[in-house]
Amino acid sequence: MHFASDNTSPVPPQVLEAVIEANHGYAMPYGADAIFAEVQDRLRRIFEAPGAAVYLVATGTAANALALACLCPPWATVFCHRNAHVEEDECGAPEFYTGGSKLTLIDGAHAKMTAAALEQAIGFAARAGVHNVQPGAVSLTNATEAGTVYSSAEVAEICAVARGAGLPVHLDGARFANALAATAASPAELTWKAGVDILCFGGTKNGLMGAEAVIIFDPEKAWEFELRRKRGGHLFSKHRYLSAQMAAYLDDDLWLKLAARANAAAARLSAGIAALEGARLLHPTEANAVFAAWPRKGHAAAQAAGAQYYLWPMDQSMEGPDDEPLSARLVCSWSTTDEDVDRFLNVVAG
Ligand SMILES: Cc1ncc(COP(=O)(O)O)c(C=O)c1O
Ligand SMILES: C[C@H](O)[C@H](N)C(=O)O
Repeated sequence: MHFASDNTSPVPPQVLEAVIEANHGYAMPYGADAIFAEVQDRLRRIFEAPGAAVYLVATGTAANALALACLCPPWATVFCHRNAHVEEDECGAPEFYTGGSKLTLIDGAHAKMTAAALEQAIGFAARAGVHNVQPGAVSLTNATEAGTVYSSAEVAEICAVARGAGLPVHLDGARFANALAATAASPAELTWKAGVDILCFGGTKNGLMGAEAVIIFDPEKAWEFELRRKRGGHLFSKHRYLSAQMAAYLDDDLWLKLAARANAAAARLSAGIAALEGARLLHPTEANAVFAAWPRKGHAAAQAAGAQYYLWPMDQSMEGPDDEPLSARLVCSWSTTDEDVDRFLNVVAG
């Protein structure tokens, strides 16, 4: 019953086998390995973007911060949701790698910003000329930090506002596969065709050991990204081990299959929790995470049974009335089974 994060999941056997397979003999370093050339071509085909620049880094934070550094100058601000990972969970990496850009936080239900809220925030930011940070870029997360998903139409609406203000758009796609599995859109429709300039295409949450692709749809920015990546210490010398993970991920649409499994587990878990006495969902379950509240006694039973998950916010106390609802985040991964879900529901139901 592991629901703390999809970061806690094991690595699919196919991925480990691919890394072992790549471990024979010698391979050129720093991205010159043969596997990576294949990965670049495959991602360009998947995204219908033959001119896109593709790079691999090991963490989502590195991908986000380096991508934003290519899009937003130090005297400007990145517009993002108040609960965006780049705001709440990257320890200032975006501000560090951009050389000091600010983040302008935008509210919105279920961790999603609206085009109208973005337009208002941009207008306010541009109000006083040299005395204010300038509008610099827009950052979206899909699937979001609340387990919700932007449709391609919603992404396009937000990108249209950004474009109208001359701003580029970054997409934190740590869980892009989960978002795509939840929509009928194509990878291109959910990114560059909607107006996204740089996609951080996540692999780690969705099963990889540690590999994220940065897909830059405007190759003009490619060389700057390469320089920033090296200068930031994120260029892998033994790059073939990142490439092997990503190649296995793309093989036979494994990335989509893993995401679909995680999303299906979350849908099962969400329906089960919603049916529990005194329980309620806090956000729609659209990808692989469930946000819900239920009575403290259910949490006590789950924790006594060894369930792993976070109260969300984490600072809620387990001391107090049995029937008082406490809220939690439950994240399903490719490895979450129906048995895990059903056992958890039975324990919480008491
Ligand atoms: C939405 C989102 N973006 C980015 C990241 C950053 O990934 P990492 O922890 O690998 O730096 C995470 C982490 O899980 C995340 O949940
Ligand atoms: C929030 C934390 O940083 C991690 N991205 C997770 O989703 O578990």
